Amino acid sequence: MKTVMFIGYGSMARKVHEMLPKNVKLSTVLASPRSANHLTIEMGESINVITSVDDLLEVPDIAIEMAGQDGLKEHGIKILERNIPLGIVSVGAFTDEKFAISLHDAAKRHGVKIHILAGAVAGIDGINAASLAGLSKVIYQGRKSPSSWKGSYADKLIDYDSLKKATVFFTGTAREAATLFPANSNVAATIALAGVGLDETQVELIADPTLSHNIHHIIAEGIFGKLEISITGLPLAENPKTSSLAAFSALRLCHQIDQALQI
Ligand SMILES: NC(=O)C1=CN([C@@H]2O[C@H](COP(=O)(O)OP(=O)(O)OC[C@H]3O[C@@H](n4cnc5c(N)ncnc54)[C@H](O)[C@@H]3O)[C@@H](O)[C@H]2O)C=CC1
Ligand SMILES: O=C([O-])CC(=O)C(=O)O
Repeated sequence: MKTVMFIGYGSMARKVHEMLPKNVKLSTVLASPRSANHLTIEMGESINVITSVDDLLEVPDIAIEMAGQDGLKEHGIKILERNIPLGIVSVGAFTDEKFAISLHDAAKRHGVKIHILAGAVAGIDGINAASLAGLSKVIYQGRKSPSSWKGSYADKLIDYDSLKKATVFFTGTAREAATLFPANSNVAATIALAGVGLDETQVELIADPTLSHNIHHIIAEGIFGKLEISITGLPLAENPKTSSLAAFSALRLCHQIDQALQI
């Protein structure tokens, strides 16, 4: 039996837990102090609920961060320092250069891998391979329903009541997008890290009142030719900001723990 630890136990982590393969067990949840008590009761005795890496009782085969950019910043380095490989979905934290360097250094020092998960998008492998030969342009367009943007910095940019059609409310770099929209634009950072970087990846964000799903559109051009990918992602029922594919990409990492053949 392999073991996994989740950092954060919100909508995405719950979905991954529900679908874990039979040979992988959730051994530990690293929760925020606010939710630790009720999670301890909910989880029962077989899963340790802790609020600090220092309290870890059993070292898992892998840890997966699903706690948001601040949660990753709080716990990521300590996880690597315990020699635990780390899967990451809150990739926008890499916009903080100092943190990104410290995280990378910790992984190298302790000989463990950081897995940047593809999350809600596809094509990261192709973009990354293409970047080795040279990319001239990468554009990411994120289109979601107004309810998916509510509660973010978009509240300052969108007049939700008068929104009748698809409206571009942000254009900028992946660095800006992933910083301003930490719960919605981690994919912009992922695409950027795979391709031309946080400052060269162009991002357009759209609120579309006709949508009930999340559309991610990626265009990349370079020596290899041109790639264009569009994903119509169904959001998780519990969180319209998060596409279900993001949870399945974390689930994929759980499957990979014990796979000799990886695809
Ligand atoms: N790469 C990608 O494609 C995507 C990445 N994300 C990232 O995944 C994160 C999780 O998504 P959801 O589960 O939908 O969000 P959520 O808001 O439902 O769950 C986040 C959970 O993390 C917990 N948390 C917050 N701070 C923490 C800390 N310091 N330590 C431990 N736990 C902490 C919260 O209590 C909550 O239970 C998002 O915040 C976002 O950063 C989300 C969607 C797609
Ligand atoms: O799940 C999505 O649609 C993308 C998302 O929220 C993110 O990149 O943070």
